[in-house]
Amino acid sequence: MDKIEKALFPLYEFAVNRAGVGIHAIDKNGRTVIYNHKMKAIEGLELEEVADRSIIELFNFNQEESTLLKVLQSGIEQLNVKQTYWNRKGNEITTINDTYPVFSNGELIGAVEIARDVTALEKFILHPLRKNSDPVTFNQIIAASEEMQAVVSTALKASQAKLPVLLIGESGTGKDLLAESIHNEFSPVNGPFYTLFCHRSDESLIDRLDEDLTEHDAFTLFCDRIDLLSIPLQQKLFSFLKKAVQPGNQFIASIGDDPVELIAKGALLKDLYYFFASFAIRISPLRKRKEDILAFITSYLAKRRERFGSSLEGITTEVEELFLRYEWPGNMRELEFLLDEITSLASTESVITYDMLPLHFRMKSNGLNDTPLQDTDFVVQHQKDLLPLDQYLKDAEAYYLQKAMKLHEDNITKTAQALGMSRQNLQYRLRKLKNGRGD
Ligand SMILES: Nc1ncnc2c1ncn2[C@@H]1O[C@H](COP(=O)(O)OP(=O)(O)OP(=O)(O)O)[C@@H](O)[C@H]1O
Repeated sequence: MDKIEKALFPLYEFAVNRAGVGIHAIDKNGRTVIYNHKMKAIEGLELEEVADRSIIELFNFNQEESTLLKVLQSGIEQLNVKQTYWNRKGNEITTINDTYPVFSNGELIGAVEIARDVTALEKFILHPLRKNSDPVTFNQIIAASEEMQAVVSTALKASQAKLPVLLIGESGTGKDLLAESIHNEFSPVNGPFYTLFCHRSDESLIDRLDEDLTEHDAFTLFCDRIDLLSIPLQQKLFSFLKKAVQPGNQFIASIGDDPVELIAKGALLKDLYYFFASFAIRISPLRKRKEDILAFITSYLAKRRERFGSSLEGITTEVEELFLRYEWPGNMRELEFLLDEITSLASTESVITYDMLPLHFRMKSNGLNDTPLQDTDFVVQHQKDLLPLDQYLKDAEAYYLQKAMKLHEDNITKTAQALGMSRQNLQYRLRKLKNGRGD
């Protein structure tokens, strides 16, 4: 880099990090080289998790679904591509991306993606609860597990007491569903049900609450994910709520994490927490109440048969075992999306077999039933099916790291040194291995 370019670098860096759109650039090997602050906010990742890591590892999608990799392979730009996926923290993200190949002296040197976050807008327009126009009630909630039965029973009490409710649970665990069921359980039925999608809400949206809600005698306001509002906006919301408390008005909020932790790390205003916490209802992640997985599938397939005449009645034991082992970072929403995908492609089948699972899910769940890898697993033979390259590379990485750790008697510092990587990078990769070798 010559002198002038070096002097400009801090300016470029500043501009990239202050940009209101997410920017992600990869080099020709798929390694992340630019990942700005906005992208980090959109995808919920830390910088150390991204550095020196290939894009396939970072997200739960495969090459076919990653526009960056597609553009890198084709050298052709792709504009206005919508992507919905779950990031490593289990958050569902929808972005609209413009992705460009970058050439230097006629040679392809990488690709850059500019992402606009439309998660909030997407939810607003395509809110899953509005999929069918029937009012949502407790009958629609699958509660085969004891945990979920306790949740429903507390929610019923909350609807009778008509006190503010705080729903605590990861994304996709059914908080919206519960909020609307509580509202529809009120007797006499409350006025309108409003949802404030706090996911990157702005000031004007909270101002609009004043205009839109105060004209009703009674209403239910559901503040979806208040922990995603900035603290100044939480204060603004709290001021509005204090004014709006009147007999007949019902307030429900949701958060995605433990309130004590959220308050401690400055993500949740204590006042707002106390306002809603008369009834605090914790919904466990799906991986901790696995009975609900099969119950949901049975109910989903029954509805599908009734509404669309589908012939699917169940899943094979192999798929059942896989589903019960999988962690479901996107919880029930992820399971529902997966079933939507499978059933929309099914024709006359009566059971869902492993082959009917979409490739991205098979790749994600790959490795859940593996025994430790052997060196012979990496030998290419005529009679053996070839693995997709990135799966092979992942397996090879797992094997290599395990061997390297053993060689250095599990000493992280020495192993990292020997492998020419930082301790953090090695720790991250080992953690990933421990959580399932998949992706
Ligand atoms: N116990 C359940 N029974 C039936 N359907 C469920 C259940 N839990 C979740 N769902 C379905 O899963 C999808 C996601 O649920 P919902 O939107 O209520 O999750 P959420 O916790 O509010 O997510 P977020 O925090 O991302 O807003 C919805 O389509 C919902 O109907």
